[in-house]
Amino acid sequence: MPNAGNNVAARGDRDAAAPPGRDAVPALAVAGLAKRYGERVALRDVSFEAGAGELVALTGPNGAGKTTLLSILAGIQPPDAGTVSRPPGEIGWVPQQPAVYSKLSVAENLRLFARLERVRDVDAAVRGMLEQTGLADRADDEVGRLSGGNRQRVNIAVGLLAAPPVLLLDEPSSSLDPRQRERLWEFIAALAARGTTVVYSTHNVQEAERHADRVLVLADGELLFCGTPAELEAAVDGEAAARGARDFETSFVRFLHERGH
Ligand SMILES: Nc1ncnc2c1ncn2[C@@H]1O[C@H](COP(=O)(O)OP(=O)(O)OP(=O)(O)O)[C@@H](O)[C@H]1O
Repeated sequence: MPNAGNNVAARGDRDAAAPPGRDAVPALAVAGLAKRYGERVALRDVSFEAGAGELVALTGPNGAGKTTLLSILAGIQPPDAGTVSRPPGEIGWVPQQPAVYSKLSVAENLRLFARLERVRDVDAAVRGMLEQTGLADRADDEVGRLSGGNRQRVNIAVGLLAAPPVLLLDEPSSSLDPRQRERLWEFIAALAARGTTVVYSTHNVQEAERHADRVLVLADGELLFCGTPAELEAAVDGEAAARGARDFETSFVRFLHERGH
């Protein structure tokens, strides 16, 4: 399959710096989450766990329930049933539509959000975030004038201001070009390597495979798969190989189809 070499290298690196505490108390435990919008079932009985420093990709077709799941974890809306092991205050949230102010500078945005989040030492938090996101030399630039990649860093910095142990990102790479994307993944991988549990959504199953310790596949609100990228490859390729399919994405669509989605 394409990028197989890269996949192995990317995962090999991450495995070398094995996420701490993966087998201890999970950093995030989700049990039996369910959500309906009127007659429409958006999530049914979704359960999974993630360890400290684990990078978790949530993938699946349009309308699968990815944003619904992340927004429940972020405390933006309540589930109809089920539990999340942490309160929203301990979970950072980077929405797909950024909430930052394009007319304010990077530092002004960070200061504003740090105050809104009631961060204790605002100046220290802003300084730390500028450094961590590599935006120190852009501190005084208006956010509206930044490249897409740097704007995305500001969004992520806002999500990280309160130093949450878990960070959620909704489609973080969707508006970025390939180079910005690679830099974003380097940044996110470094974040996870330092112990933050990162859960992100993506339409792109190959991106999920390449940049994750664990992949969750959601379709029509149902969690169809939860495992390592290698296990997903085996599950998808194993079935596809029997039919002679070569392309992973096509095979993945068949994988969903054969499960009724
Ligand atoms: N506020 C809402 N009111 C009614 N239905 C909703 C609402 N939000 C989402 N839905 C429906 O719930 C289902 C799950 O939507 P959700 O946005 O969570 O999926 P998604 O996987 O994030 O989709 P996409 O990849 O297209 O963003 C869809 O059928 C969607 O139409």
